[in-house]
Amino acid sequence: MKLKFYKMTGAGNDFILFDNRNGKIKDPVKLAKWVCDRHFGVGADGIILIEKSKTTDFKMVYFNSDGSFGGMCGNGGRCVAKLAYILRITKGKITFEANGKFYKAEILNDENVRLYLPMPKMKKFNLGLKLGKKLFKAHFVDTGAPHLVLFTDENKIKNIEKINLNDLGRKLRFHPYFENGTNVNFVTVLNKNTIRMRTYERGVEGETLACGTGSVACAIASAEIKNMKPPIKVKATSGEILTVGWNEKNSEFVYLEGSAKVICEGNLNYDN
Ligand SMILES: N[C@H](CCC[C@H](N)C(=O)O)C(=O)O
Repeated sequence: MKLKFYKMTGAGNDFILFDNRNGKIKDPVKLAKWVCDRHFGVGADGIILIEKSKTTDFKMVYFNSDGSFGGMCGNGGRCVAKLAYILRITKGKITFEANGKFYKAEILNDENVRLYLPMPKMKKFNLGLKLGKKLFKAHFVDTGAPHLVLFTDENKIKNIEKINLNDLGRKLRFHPYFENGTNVNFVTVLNKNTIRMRTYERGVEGETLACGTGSVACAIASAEIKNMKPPIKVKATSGEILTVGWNEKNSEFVYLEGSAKVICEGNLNYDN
């Protein structure tokens, strides 16, 4: 059968999206593994299905490129909000659910979307994680996806650009402290409201060009550990800036603002 898809990018984190309100896609794990392959498929970091919801405009269902269930994805959340708007599933103010949690989004202009995520409750600062003989200082924030945050200066790393993420990132991603593994982010503070961040993503098993839930985790850790004040600008590997902000007095939600664009659309030759 022909299956309509939309290829989108959120600050360089790319996704294939499907409107699955009719339930046509029966095996999303198999579909993700195939369609995300950059040589035998379309190529992306993950897939996102728009499904029906009883309580919000729609439900977002997200799978990583290796077929694992991703829970929440911040860049993908902005993309799915924009697509729902383009397909007229919603108007400019959007509500959706993902993995049992409630999200809001706003289309700001042709380029940018603002996503509101519930303020993370699960936070653990100043962890000591051992890898062989080395002890790493790290912080953990669950922003709908699990994220480990390591500041380069706290770990005597001189140049964030030179970290071998596929080695060090991967080792921390599989650290036994985390039952279900974790995404791993390295952060350098550039100035009083900007950080540079690099992410090793679980489920993609490599560095991605940007990570939304990771940016939120890094901004929250930067406020706690480095006394930074929101809004905090996060410079991603793609070169794009994601902005993370919250109200320090009434922080029910934290927002993530950045680009979300449709690259192309087409039809897959697909059998379930
Ligand atoms: N790229 C995503 C993060 C996905 C997290 C996922 N890799 C997992 O935890 O399995 C984002 O923009 O928030």
